[in-house]
Amino acid sequence: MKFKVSHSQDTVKGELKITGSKSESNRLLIIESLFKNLQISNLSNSDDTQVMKKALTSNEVEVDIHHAGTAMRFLTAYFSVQEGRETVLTGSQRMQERPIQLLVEALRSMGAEISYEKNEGYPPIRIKGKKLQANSVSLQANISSQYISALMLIGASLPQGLTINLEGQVTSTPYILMTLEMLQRSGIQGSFEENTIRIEACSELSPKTIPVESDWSSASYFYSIAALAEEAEIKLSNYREESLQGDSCLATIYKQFGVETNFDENSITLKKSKCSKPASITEDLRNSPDIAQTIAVTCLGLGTACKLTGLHTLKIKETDRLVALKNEIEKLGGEVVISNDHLELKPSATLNKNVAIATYNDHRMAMAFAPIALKIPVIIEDAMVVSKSYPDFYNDLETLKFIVEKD
Ligand SMILES: O=C(O)C1=C[C@@H](OP(=O)(O)O)[C@@H](O)[C@H](O)C1
Ligand SMILES: C=C(OP(=O)(O)O)C(=O)O
Repeated sequence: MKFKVSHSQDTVKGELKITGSKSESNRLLIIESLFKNLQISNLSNSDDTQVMKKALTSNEVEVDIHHAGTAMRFLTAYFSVQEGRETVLTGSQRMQERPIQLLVEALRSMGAEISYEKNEGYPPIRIKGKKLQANSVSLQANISSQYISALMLIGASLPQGLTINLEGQVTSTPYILMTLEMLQRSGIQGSFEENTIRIEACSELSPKTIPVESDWSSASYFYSIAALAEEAEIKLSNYREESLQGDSCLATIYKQFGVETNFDENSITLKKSKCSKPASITEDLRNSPDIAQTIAVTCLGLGTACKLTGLHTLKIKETDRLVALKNEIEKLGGEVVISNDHLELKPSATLNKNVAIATYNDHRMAMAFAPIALKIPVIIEDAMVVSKSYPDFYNDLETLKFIVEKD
């Protein structure tokens, strides 16, 4: 389904409650399933969290996690320690192109029994759950932090805990720290020093309720809206200044676009009151890859040049995000150069009209391009792709007086 998105006012005002972080939710669901006694509040209503919940309660051999990277990686480790259970873990066509080999190799070195159903190194995989006796593992840390989080999440269920030695330059580090903090808040001891992660064994947790903070990657689209509007005041809950989510760096990054973030007890207010359009910005997004598309489109809409680096993980996400960004920015008239790990956008004076943005089965392509509607009406193809992380996205746009029409 295509949506035409437009907006006819200069000022954007409103209040929204964005759903819980899918990253925090999916970690807590695994911890709850392994150790019990956790209540989770403000759980994400995203597809990725729905498929995780379903997988953890399913008794079927085949478990299909669709497009959810965290579910694929975390469940590979989880099912490896489910003694006596055999599972075939599969996903969407794209998931079958997203590599899993480093995690499978790491788990096999710990004694896990995993085989490939189709292509070596990629889902679907068949897992014969066993009691794993290993207490240490090494793996390459520069491809996806999700492999590392997956091992951390099962670490405490092993009889001697788990020491994880990280090799090479670590990528998406805040997600590893988030996993550690979620484990600690649940009552599991652990540490991350230099390149070594240690997770202590644990057999039982005492009962507690853990709240999920709302999703900062989803908040990025409202930072972009605030930056592209002439004036804006947008209140978002539930957010905290001391966030576990690396994408909370948005508050600092968007200052360059004149967007100030006021932190209240349980919410943030994004305010833009004066025209602020930097000539150019440069950002290293190694620690926050999911906001690359948002920032690139903000810059395109403002005519700001940008250089984004640290983007080496983007090609193995929901789509090759660097290629997808280049294609769609060029449709709007932008000039962009990409390499394996960076993107450079030239400042552009005008935007092309009547453009339909292709979304490549990637929620973030739809949500990153929608805010450009403040400058020019835009058509978003396969618009409901947003449900992967943020099913209420278009309703929330409407609350902010965007006009969303089925095309
Ligand atoms: O652990 C997580 O919850 C995530 C880690 C990141 O992936 P990589 O570690 O593969 O960069 C991020 O892109 C993804 O959206 C969520
Ligand atoms: C990369 C993402 O998700 P995942 O890897 O969990 O599919 C994302 O949400 O941008």
